[in-house]
Amino acid sequence: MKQYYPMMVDIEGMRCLVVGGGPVAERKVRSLIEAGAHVIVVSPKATPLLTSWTEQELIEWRRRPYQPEDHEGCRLVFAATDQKTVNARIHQEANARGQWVNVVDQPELCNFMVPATVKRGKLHIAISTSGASPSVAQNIRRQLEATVGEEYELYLDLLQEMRGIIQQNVTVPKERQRLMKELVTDHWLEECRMNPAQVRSKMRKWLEQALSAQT
Ligand SMILES: C[C@@]1(CC(=O)O)c2cc3[nH]c(cc4nc(cc5[nH]c(cc(n2)[C@H]1CCC(=O)O)[C@@](C)(CC(=O)O)[C@@H]5CCC(=O)O)C(CC(=O)O)=C4CCC(=O)O)c(CCC(=O)O)c3CC(=O)O
Ligand SMILES: NC(=O)C1=CN([C@@H]2O[C@H](COP(=O)(O)OP(=O)(O)OC[C@H]3O[C@@H](n4cnc5c(N)ncnc54)[C@H](O)[C@@H]3O)[C@@H](O)[C@H]2O)C=CC1
Repeated sequence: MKQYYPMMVDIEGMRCLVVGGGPVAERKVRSLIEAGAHVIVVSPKATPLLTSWTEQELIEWRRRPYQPEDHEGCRLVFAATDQKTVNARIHQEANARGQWVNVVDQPELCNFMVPATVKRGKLHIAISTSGASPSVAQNIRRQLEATVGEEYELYLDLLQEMRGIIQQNVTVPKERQRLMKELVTDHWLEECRMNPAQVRSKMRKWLEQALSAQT
């Protein structure tokens, strides 16, 4: 069995080509926009949302059939038409150019796949079934959405802030790690859920005391 390698990729400002303008292309484009990519859609037709994103200048839409020149300057390529042969040609051209390519109707041609995701601020959970069943990935995404609460956004913002303070003030690595781990408890997560307005000052106070106990 093929083993895929998961990674979080920074695609801000990156030119990404999406060929096709149906619901599947739209789903891929949505997540590309969220990640700040420069999206180029090539398709004679487009969904109302893709059309509206074009009007808002969130994407560039080339309203015509695909041509090989569309690949120029792109790092990521999505072949999302309903034409198997067109998608296979896009795959071939992308491969020849050394681009990363996702082919929506032929998993075996993909050198990357798109996972289902849950996002809570900086927490980003990705779920993949290695192409076996996208519906299972979707179901697990829904289950996680119901159990991983919105409080994670605040929780992670605060942990990042406290981590910075700890890194600045504690030089002994073992001590730094001990303090960071002490902050990662259900207690603080619960505080974020129940007392979002007060939790930051409580956490800072706790940390100040812990830091002063060090010296
Ligand atoms: C290989 C992969 C390539 C890729 O697209 O990257 C791929 C391929 C194919 N999908 C197909 C069908 C469906 N895909 C979805 C939904 C999603 N598909 C996504 C990813 C992936 N789909 C990649 C593998 C991911 C993995 O498993 O790890 C998700 C997770 C992410 C996203 O697209 O953003 C998103 C859910 C997002 C969410 O809700 O959170 C639904 C459900 C629906 O639309 O409601 C259906 C119909 C039901 C079903 O078939 O299960 C078909 C068959 C076409 C046919 O034969 O008719 C193929 C081609 C094939 O398998 O041959
Ligand atoms: N990977 C995934 O998540 C999923 C993949 N699929 C597959 O994805 C394919 C696309 O699905 P939908 O978006 O629902 O199809 P759709 O039929 O709604 O859209 C196809 C789009 O491709 C465009 N197109 C056709 N020929 C083109 C060309 N030569 N150049 C540029 N654009 C061209 C059409 O104008 C249309 O906008 C399906 O055929 C299906 O096999 C389906 C469900 C999920």
